[in-house]
Amino acid sequence: MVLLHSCGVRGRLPAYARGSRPGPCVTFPFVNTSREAAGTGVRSALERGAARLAAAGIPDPMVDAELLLGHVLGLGRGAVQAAVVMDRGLGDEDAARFAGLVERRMRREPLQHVTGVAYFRSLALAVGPGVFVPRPETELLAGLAVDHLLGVPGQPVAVDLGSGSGAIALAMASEAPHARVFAVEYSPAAYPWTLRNARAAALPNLRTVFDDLGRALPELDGRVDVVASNPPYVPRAAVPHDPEVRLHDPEAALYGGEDGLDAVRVLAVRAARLVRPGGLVAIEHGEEQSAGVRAVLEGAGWHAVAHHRDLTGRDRVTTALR
Ligand SMILES: C[S@@+](CC[C@H](N)C(=O)[O-])C[C@H]1O[C@@H](n2cnc3c(N)ncnc32)[C@H](O)[C@@H]1O
Repeated sequence: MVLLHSCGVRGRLPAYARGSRPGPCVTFPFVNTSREAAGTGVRSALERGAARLAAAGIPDPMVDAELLLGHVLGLGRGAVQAAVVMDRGLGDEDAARFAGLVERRMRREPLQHVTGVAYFRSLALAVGPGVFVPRPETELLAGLAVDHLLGVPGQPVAVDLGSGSGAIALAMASEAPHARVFAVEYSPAAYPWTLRNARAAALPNLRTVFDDLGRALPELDGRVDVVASNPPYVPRAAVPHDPEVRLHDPEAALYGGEDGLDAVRVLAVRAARLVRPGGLVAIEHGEEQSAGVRAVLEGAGWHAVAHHRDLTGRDRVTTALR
């Protein structure tokens, strides 16, 4: 194996690939540096992979191809692009592994299931069958919860109801290390992922709880500063179009009854019991549900209801104060 260092042992990366910040010397492992010796190159493998993904209807085929090849090579996407620029070779074993991952993705298995990892804020979370793949829009919800916790002195308490991979809970526990955080999940298929990610993070301020969000943690009633939740909120009849979601995200993570708000109704009441006066509830929902969520929260006695937009300008999170 040849090790290629970005700091110049075997040549220098182009400026755009290095970035403007000085960083540590990064090692790029490539089985072969010669395209001829390997029989194929990174560039041609990517082009072939992206063409197959495009034919299977994958929306951003080159992005997925780069991420899948990066997964095989242990490289980030930028380093894969640098390897294309340098016209690097690809060993037969890596080429075969890449082709296998492309096959899986062609069958519309979610990219994150194929690689086994989902990135969320600063976290790399293990995901797979049985657990909801955390989405970028939920980073907004986690950010609102973290910001609130950072404004609370002492040792605030936060609860993530319906934790799945643990994305929101781990973000709160790692970004607000002075807080005590509880991750609640009741699905027997999802909870092992909550546990696995919590154990891997080894955060002393995080606890996982296997229980229903409608009754979890009664010992914390009136003592919680933030309840954050991305509950199932898809209306029963609104079956998602994308096969990645329809076939691979668990039903318990998606569907929230006829209008999608069944879980919101339960958690608005449960959170009102958990949260101390002045505390916050933050709930993710669909872009057309903000009025419905507001009505549910106000009906449960919450005040100062506010809607928050995602990067595309859609109301996706509603907060309220106790
Ligand atoms: C949309 S997923 C969100 C997962 C994770 N919080 C995230 O944002 O990626 C909803 C989660 O709530 C869980 N859930 C649904 N109903 C629940 C209940 N009654 N009690 C506890 N968890 C529940 C599901 O199993 C699923 O993991």
